[in-house]
Amino acid sequence: MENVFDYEDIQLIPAKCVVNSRSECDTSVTLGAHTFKLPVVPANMQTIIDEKIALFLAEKGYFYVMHRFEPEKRHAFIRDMHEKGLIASISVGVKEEEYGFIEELAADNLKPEYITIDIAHGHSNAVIGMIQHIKNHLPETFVIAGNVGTPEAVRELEHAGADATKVGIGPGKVCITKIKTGFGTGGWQLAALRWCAKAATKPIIADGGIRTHGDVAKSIRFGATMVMIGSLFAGHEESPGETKEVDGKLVKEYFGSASEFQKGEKKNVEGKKVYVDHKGSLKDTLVEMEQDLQSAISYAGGSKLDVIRTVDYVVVKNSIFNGDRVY
Ligand SMILES: NC(=O)C1=CN([C@@H]2O[C@H](COP(=O)(O)OP(=O)(O)OC[C@H]3O[C@@H](n4cnc5c(N)ncnc54)[C@H](OP(=O)(O)O)[C@@H]3O)[C@@H](O)[C@H]2O)C=CC1
Ligand SMILES: Nc1nc2c(ncn2[C@@H]2O[C@H](COP(=O)(O)O)[C@@H](O)[C@H]2O)c(=O)[nH]1
Repeated sequence: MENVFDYEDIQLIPAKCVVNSRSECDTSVTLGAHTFKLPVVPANMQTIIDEKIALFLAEKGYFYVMHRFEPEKRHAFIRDMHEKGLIASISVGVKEEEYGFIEELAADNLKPEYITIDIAHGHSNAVIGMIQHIKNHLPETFVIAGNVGTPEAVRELEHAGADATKVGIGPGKVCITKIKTGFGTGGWQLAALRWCAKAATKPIIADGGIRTHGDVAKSIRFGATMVMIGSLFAGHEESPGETKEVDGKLVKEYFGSASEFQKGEKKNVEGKKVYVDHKGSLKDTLVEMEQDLQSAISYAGGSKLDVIRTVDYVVVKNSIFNGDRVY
């Protein structure tokens, strides 16, 4: 791979504005059979989403993916969402019991609209087997498979039947995969996204490493249909997890799904726990994200999200912050 770069190394180049107000710009995106308000989805992690947040997001027209760390609740969750006329979007792993779970859903005629296969190293026979199993038993369900970081992986998972692939091995804020194993897309996630997107024939979800709202637009430019974000959604009033006061300031926990804290044991740990500043309401962050993306669309010279996909860009190598803090 030549010329790798990451989010902070890139600036998109403005084109002539065609709207009179940013409010005219439409940030909606279609994934599978549904259209959502934003091309952004909170990470399927236990300190980022719970049933209450999932319900809020679904009711307001945002995409969501429920985590898989309380597997016994998934049946009731799907049923509850469907009773409310909302989409059900859940996560699964690849262990033996997950095969049985998919069969039970089919037997009970409980068909989630979206299933995300949530595995660290998604380019594997285990994930290919699970894609095929879901497609056999729940053929109408939209399957998102990941995580991967190469074009070969994208092609293989698409070929196995995945409807979308999730790209990002190790760029996450609470990830230590890159440090503990030496592998991943950490530090060049945006270039890896471009590399994978060139091979993809179906949507890609860019996962991890988003640190500013502008990074959402950059992900779209480099081939993402949707962006999964953990850290920017951590620490809200509504976020699950412990809140505490440190030096008179409120902070909230954010831990990795492969952290010792999540696993309850020190085995194959590839994640850590951090405390992030308390950020106020999730609703306000979503509104700000939408406004920032509307503004990005206007700078791209159009009124729809797709216009961002073709804007010019320059590589500015680590200089866009100019020594400033983000906020
Ligand atoms: N996006 C990312 O960069 C990363 C994300 N994560 C997150 O952490 C969580 C836990 O992930 P994961 O450990 O995959 O899930 P699980 O702990 O559920 O493991 C799933 C299965 O895959 C096997 N497995 C896991 N990693 C490997 C590997 N490198 N090689 C061969 N087999 C493997 C496990 O066996 P065994 O444990 O015996 O090896 C287990 O049977 C997920 O939510 C995932 O998204 C974790 C790391 C990186
Ligand atoms: N290597 C690890 N990656 C993890 C772990 N838990 C979650 N994740 C990934 O991070 C993103 C969120 O990244 P962020 O930069 O937006 O905070 C998430 O969607 C997972 O793909 C982990 O324990 N280890």
